[in-house]
Amino acid sequence: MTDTGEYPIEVKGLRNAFGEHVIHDNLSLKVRKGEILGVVGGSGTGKSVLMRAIIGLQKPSAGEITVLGRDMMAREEDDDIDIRSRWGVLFQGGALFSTLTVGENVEVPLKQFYPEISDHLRGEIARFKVKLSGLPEEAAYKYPSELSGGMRKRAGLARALALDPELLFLDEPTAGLDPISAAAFDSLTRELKETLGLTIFLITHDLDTLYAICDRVAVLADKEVIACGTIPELLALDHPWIQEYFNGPRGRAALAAKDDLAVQPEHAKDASVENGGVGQGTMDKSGKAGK
Ligand SMILES: Nc1ncnc2c1ncn2[C@@H]1O[C@H](COP(=O)(O)OP(=O)(O)OP(=O)(O)O)[C@@H](O)[C@H]1O
Repeated sequence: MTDTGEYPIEVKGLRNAFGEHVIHDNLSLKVRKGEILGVVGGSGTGKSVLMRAIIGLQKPSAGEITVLGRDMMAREEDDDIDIRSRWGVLFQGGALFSTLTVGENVEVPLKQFYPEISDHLRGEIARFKVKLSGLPEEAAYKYPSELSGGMRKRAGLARALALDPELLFLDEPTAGLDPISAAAFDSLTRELKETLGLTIFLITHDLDTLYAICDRVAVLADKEVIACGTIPELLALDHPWIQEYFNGPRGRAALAAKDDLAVQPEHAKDASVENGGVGQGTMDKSGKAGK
């Protein structure tokens, strides 16, 4: 297995455009090993496009993307198979096959990447992943339409974990969940990160999620990552969008809720100390992330 160093995901000078519509221009970002990196930004700032570019579903027009030590811009077909088995993705909406049971959904990547595994063992692994995602084992035999929204998210997570990935990509995992289910999903995410040693790239609009489980947060605006750091580090910047986002009524409520629960991600503390209060690279007062 390739040594992925300190940063399993590195993006430099990225440009993504659809025709004349430029989504990212000179965007850079580094994701640290073992962290949950929250990715925020207004609607349409290109969070999902960034995730798709990192996992090779969107071809950038310029820049460098290195994932687990592999140059994603110059990869060969054969590399694809190996690298894609080392991450799991929970797409917005779950993206489960509606005609397959939950267990069969989890078996899809197993069949694709490990066709030699027997049917029996594949079924066992799928049921284990279903349970790991906090669902009862019986859920493996149900169709997505028979599950609640929260259970469907967990089923999508089970599929994302099918291949024991090192990286997990979560695109708005708590969107559409009631606050209790969302908090339970957050706890599960953090627990999985800690027990499985995952590095997690988490796109979210959910301020509670950011406060409760993210070690650092990357802010997308103006076609790039304008800042990346712990929430206290971001709050020290005077960028208007960041101030409005974290210091607006919802941000303050999320902070109060977090203080009530006294939840503090271990990495947030470590990261602050380790970096002398600065997240990734350096940031000037305007919030610009160092490249
Ligand atoms: N396949 C595509 N073809 C053309 N434009 C696209 C395509 N995919 C995304 N876009 C455009 O790229 C921009 C960024 O989309 P993206 O889905 O990444 O935003 P986002 O930040 O994830 O938004 P949201 O928070 O609303 O989910 C949008 O303007 C979108 O219309």
